[in-house]
Amino acid sequence: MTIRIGITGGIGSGKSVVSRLLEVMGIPVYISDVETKQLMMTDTCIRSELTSLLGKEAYAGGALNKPLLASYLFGSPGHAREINGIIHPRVKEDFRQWLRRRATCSMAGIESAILIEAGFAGEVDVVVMVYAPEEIRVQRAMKRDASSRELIEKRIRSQMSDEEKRGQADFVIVNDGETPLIPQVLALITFLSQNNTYLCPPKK
Ligand SMILES: CC(C)(COP(=O)(O)OP(=O)(O)OC[C@H]1O[C@@H](n2cnc3c(N)ncnc32)[C@H](O)[C@@H]1O)[C@@H](O)C(=O)NCCC(=O)NCCS
Ligand SMILES: Nc1ncnc2c1ncn2[C@@H]1O[C@H](COP(=O)(O)OP(=O)(O)OP(=O)(O)O)[C@@H](O)[C@H]1O
Repeated sequence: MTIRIGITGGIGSGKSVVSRLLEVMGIPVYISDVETKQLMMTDTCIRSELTSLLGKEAYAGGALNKPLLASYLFGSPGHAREINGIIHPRVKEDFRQWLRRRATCSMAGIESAILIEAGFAGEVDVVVMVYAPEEIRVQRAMKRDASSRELIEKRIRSQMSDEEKRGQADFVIVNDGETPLIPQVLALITFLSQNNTYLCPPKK
């Protein structure tokens, strides 16, 4: 049975870095941001519902209109609920299919900043939170995306707080730029391997 690892953490916390480390160790990871963007292009139901909500401009020029979607989504909690309600059920189904295709893997991961908010905690065996102090996250995201502080902070406010995430996480990986990352990831994988029987309920 595959151990399903949920990797979450706020914007700029270092989820992608942790996911890459897992992949290097041979553990496949479903990168929600990437897969979701793909689904928003290929899934006809998502396309038609987004078009009904945002108008034809949602797919201006044949591509997803990311600025329009982002300004609507991060504009208010109600808007976020509408968009998430269109997209997340389909992502959940896609993740389940992806997982079935990896049934021979002993472990597989899913990375999402909003893993818990989007209702994916029930899809995984363990939730791993990647943590970094907010100011470090803002600085990293501004540098990576050449984005403004205001925009990053708006996105942060649309996500669950670190305190809440921590309360729901089974493990916390600290990525504050000082605590070494690789030993923490190795310790996690070693622990999960050794506790495989604890994580997978015994077959009757
Ligand atoms: C709004 C979009 C177009 C912005 O695209 P862009 O390339 O500029 O940013 P990117 O996708 O890399 O997202 C950056 C970060 O924003 C945050 N974020 C994205 N979607 C959401 C959301 N629905 N709620 C809260 N935070 C979100 C995450 O921290 C994410 O890592 C894009 O994020 C999107 O389509 N979001 C809706 C789909 C979704 O919920 N994706 C999250 C994975 S399930
Ligand atoms: N320990 C670190 N030291 C220096 N830079 C780091 C560290 N961890 C991550 N970064 C850098 O910070 C930026 C954000 O990291 P990453 O993309 O992994 O975050 P994320 O949690 O996936 O963010 P998002 O939710 O926005 O996708 C990247 O440019 C990454 O290279």
